[in-house]
Amino acid sequence: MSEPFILCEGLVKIYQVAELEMVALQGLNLTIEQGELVGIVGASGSGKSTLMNILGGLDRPTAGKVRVDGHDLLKMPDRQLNRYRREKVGFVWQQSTRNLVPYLNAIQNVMLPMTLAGVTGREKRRRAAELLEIVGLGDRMYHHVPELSGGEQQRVAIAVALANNPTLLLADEPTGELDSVTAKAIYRTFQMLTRELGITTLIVSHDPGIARHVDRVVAIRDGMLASETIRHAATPQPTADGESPATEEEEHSFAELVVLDSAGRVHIPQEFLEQLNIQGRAQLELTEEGILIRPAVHTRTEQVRVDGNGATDGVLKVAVQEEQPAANGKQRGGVRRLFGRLGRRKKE
Ligand SMILES: Nc1ncnc2c1ncn2[C@@H]1O[C@H](COP(=O)(O)OP(=O)(O)OP(=O)(O)O)[C@@H](O)[C@H]1O
Repeated sequence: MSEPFILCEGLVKIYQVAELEMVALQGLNLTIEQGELVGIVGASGSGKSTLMNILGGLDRPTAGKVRVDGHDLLKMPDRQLNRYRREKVGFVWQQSTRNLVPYLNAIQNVMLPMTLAGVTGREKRRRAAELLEIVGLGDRMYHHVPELSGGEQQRVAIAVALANNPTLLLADEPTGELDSVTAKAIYRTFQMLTRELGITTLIVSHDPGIARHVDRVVAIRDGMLASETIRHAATPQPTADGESPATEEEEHSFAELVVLDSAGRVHIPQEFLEQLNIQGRAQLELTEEGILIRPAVHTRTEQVRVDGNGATDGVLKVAVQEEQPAANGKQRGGVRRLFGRLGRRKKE
């Protein structure tokens, strides 16, 4: 089996801030195939930008494996990593000020990375014009950045990111400052690029509706891959009057799947653990429905006074099993006396 386009195995990133260590990624596993359009979601601070910076060659991981299109980004020497970033990766950021030079017009912005890469002459202008046509801005080439709308600026930014013909496009919140209609148009541009040019695209987003616009959404929680939502194109069901369904949403179904790593580990959402008061250990049960994870049963030893017929009076040690109370205060299952007599002290 050939290696996926992006392969992260046990990826760890630790930032050192003064005396403190900040673990941003703690053993992340991820595979992405060439030409996939993938959304990356997760709470603030979960590690999304850290992952993007590593995949884009802007930062190095602390440990683990990270390979993109056969390049080992952990072991690659600095000079090679700089080349990888310039030649293989295109970036689109949320703020247009980070993407574009405001006093240049659209086509000059797209030509700029080519100039830096040493492309000269007519070829540079031809390719820049072609890219602006591809993103639907053929009629805005000579507009300066402030003369373009937010959506148009992001489309110029996508053309800039494509200038040096990258194989990987990384977009960090590219629709964060856009209204929903404009955001949809930007997603359509990404879809077209992956379909027509075969570019692998990763989009970091806080948009809960991103699953409708990408092939797959991966959710990062606490620096680990937690779940994946896969979009299936459903066969459109005709309405009662024989019409096709009206909205995009009706044509897709979504499946959210928990991710298992190669050792069979899964990441259980913190809120589930808190709700069931599961800490440290849990009981695992194989049922007909699947695998059940329950709060662990605690065992403590209790001494029970036994009044017998004189000779058998004494103290019994009994092991008592009790489930932890749920976070809502309800006791599940109560107390069960489990084992028999563990020890008996004879009456003197
Ligand atoms: N350069 C850095 N130095 C120290 N800590 C950092 C650095 N960059 C990120 N972190 C920490 O690493 C963790 C992950 O940060 P990251 O920016 O990857 O999260 P994120 O999911 O992109 O968040 P957001 O959605 O808010 O952008 C955070 O706790 C953050 O404070």
